[in-house]
Amino acid sequence: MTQTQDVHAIAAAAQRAVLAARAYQGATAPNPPVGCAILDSKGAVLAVAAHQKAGSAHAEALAIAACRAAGTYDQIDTFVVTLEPCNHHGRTAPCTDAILQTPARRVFIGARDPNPRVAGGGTARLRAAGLAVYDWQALGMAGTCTGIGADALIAPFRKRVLTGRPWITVKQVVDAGGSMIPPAGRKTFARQSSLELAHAMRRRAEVIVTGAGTVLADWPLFTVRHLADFPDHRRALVVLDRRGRVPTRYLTDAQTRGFDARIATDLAEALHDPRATEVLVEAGPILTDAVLQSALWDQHVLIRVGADADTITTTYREASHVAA
Ligand SMILES: NC(=O)C1=CN([C@@H]2O[C@H](COP(=O)(O)OP(=O)(O)OC[C@H]3O[C@@H](n4cnc5c(N)ncnc54)[C@H](OP(=O)(O)O)[C@@H]3O)[C@@H](O)[C@H]2O)C=CC1
Ligand SMILES: Nc1c(N[C@@H]2O[C@H](COP(=O)(O)O)[C@@H](O)[C@H]2O)[nH]c(=O)[nH]c1=O
Repeated sequence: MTQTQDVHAIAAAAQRAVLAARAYQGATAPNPPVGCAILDSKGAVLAVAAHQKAGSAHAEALAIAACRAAGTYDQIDTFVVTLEPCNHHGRTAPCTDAILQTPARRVFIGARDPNPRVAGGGTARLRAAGLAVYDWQALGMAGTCTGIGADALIAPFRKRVLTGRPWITVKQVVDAGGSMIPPAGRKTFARQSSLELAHAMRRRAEVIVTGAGTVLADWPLFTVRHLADFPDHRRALVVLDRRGRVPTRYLTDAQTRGFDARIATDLAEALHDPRATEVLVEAGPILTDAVLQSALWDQHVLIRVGADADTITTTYREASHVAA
């Protein structure tokens, strides 16, 4: 294999690892989503796996198990992991130990683990044992081939670990004229692909924050309907309603849909749920503008519904939160 072929094989594996992890964004909280691909010495993919739920097997362990099951364990050469492998005994054994038991020669890592219990320790342990450990960013591969980089994948986890606060995403759908108000008699106007994106954002969030105006206009369900939902996922719904206009029945209805629903009057308190990793603001123009004008948000996803296609623009309030 030439060096170019090798880099392409790693890049393709990195993309598959990121995509595998993305499928479980939100489901793994309070753990980060993590994906892992294992290659043989010719660059062929032997296994791809993702961490699915806190307390269950990590991505590396699942991928190694898949190689064992397929009879390819002895061919393991390269690990491509979205996050630095853990080096501590948490609810599962250290992934560094599992990797070191395999015949692997090298490990490619998408993002350093911000968890103070790991933070460089996993890489150091692998290197001390003689493995070559590389950073995707250093190879210039992060943005080029993964669509969403490994750093963006763990941005919510990083923020919660480093600040104790959740990652706050504001979703805003506008029509061609910039209005957020749907046509009379309708709650949404985005096309199917954008609704799937919007519902993927709902699925990830442990807390949805909305305003009294939206509740009174739409009586929104806030359920995940355009794609499969995660089981056993914490779901809270917080309505900002200073004037007490929202009927109690809205909260009891939401509770029957599985939400821990409540009214809040303070915006910062509603957004900074210490138990959450990801919070989604899904509100009308008044509250959306108020949040975007504050310093409380991290990511703004603007879905502009055009005549032929929807345009999606993602902005980060602080670019340093997510490396390119
Ligand atoms: N296109 C889209 O993405 C979306 C569109 N919508 C649409 O938006 C419309 C409703 O819009 P709107 O009335 O603006 O609804 P909002 O959901 O923005 O609710 C606004 C209300 O939130 C309350 N509120 C509480 N705290 C605050 C605060 N700190 N800052 C600002 N507001 C606060 C205010 O009521 P009070 O003073 O009583 O506290 C305010 O009137 C509906 O037609 C709905 O379909 C809704 C969601 C998404
Ligand atoms: N208009 C608009 C959205 N608006 C949001 O969707 C809510 C309705 O949700 P539900 O009751 O679960 O169907 C509505 O009250 C508002 O919060 N969402 C979108 O994905 N696309 C759209 O075009």
